[in-house]
Amino acid sequence: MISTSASEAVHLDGVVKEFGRGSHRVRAVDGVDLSIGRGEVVAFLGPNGAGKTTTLDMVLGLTAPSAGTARVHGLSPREAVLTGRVSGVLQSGGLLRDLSVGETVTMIASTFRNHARVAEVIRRADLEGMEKRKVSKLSGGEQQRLRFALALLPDPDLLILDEPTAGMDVSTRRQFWDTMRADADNGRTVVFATHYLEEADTFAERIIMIAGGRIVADGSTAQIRARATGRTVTARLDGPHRATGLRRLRSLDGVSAVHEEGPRVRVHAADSDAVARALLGELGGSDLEITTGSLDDAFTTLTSAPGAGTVSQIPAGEASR
Ligand SMILES: Nc1ncnc2c1ncn2[C@@H]1O[C@H](COP(=O)(O)OP(=O)(O)OP(=O)(O)O)[C@@H](O)[C@H]1O
Repeated sequence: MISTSASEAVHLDGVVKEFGRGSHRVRAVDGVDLSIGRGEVVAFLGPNGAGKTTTLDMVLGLTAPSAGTARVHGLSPREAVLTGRVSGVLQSGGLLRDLSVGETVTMIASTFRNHARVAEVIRRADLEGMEKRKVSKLSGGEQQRLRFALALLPDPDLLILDEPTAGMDVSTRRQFWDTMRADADNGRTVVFATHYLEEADTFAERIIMIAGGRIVADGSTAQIRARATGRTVTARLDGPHRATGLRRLRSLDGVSAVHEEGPRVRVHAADSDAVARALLGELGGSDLEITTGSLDDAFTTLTSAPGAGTVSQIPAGEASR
């Protein structure tokens, strides 16, 4: 159990979320314990269906946990939303095509009792000069900046972004993050979900990797990068001692994942020499190959088969800044 502290922006304790009933039941989030400090910029990184959106939805009070508790600045997520402590930029929806940028921001501002100045959020979202442009005429990146402006209206302490750059090209994505970075530099806590390892690496200080509804790694970008940039060793390893061999491989220092692929094994490790020595020596393997995959390949290895690998959480002390 994680203890709640005044410096926490987000606190999740044993959070589980299930959808559906009986044989159709899906466990989207499977026991997440998490603490995010004020001012941290954190990326939730994981493949499709990992549970990122569901977790963020619980932080935004859009859905309630089936078990466990979620707190935002010590409040329930609903209270935190109602008092403007947290707001979100969601991937799509929520904009009226026939309104202009200025009309959209003014209209949403009128729904808050207290809000930041309209001109100020337009400036912060880098939309100055576009106030009269219709939403229908905005590019995907500009629409996301408008959603960002709307999320800034309550001047939240915590900003949640769910795949804010989905569908943007590389330069539009970069432009969006430049805008976001300027805002995060002012001390706002930012938590965002992404599929892109490079995006998490460039923008976040901490990466939380999620797969199968669980946190499979949590650390600074440097720690995750070191873990993700190891090498992959594959070799033929069959015969009666295969199970013992797999256990031995999983016990080696620096091994982050071990997968079986037919008669071969695939091992992701920081020290590929040690794995190669063990495989060819004591374990009697053969036909060995060592590859340095791309960052994205390594990410896939780390998140593709939770339980099959030995990916573990970086201790909380190491993960906190
Ligand atoms: N309302 C729902 N009803 C049933 N199942 C759901 C619901 N919402 C999410 N799920 C399921 O829960 C799992 C986690 O989904 P979630 O959207 O949280 O993942 P994600 O990591 O955000 O994925 P993506 O990157 O594709 O957006 C998936 O298997 C999804 O199909």
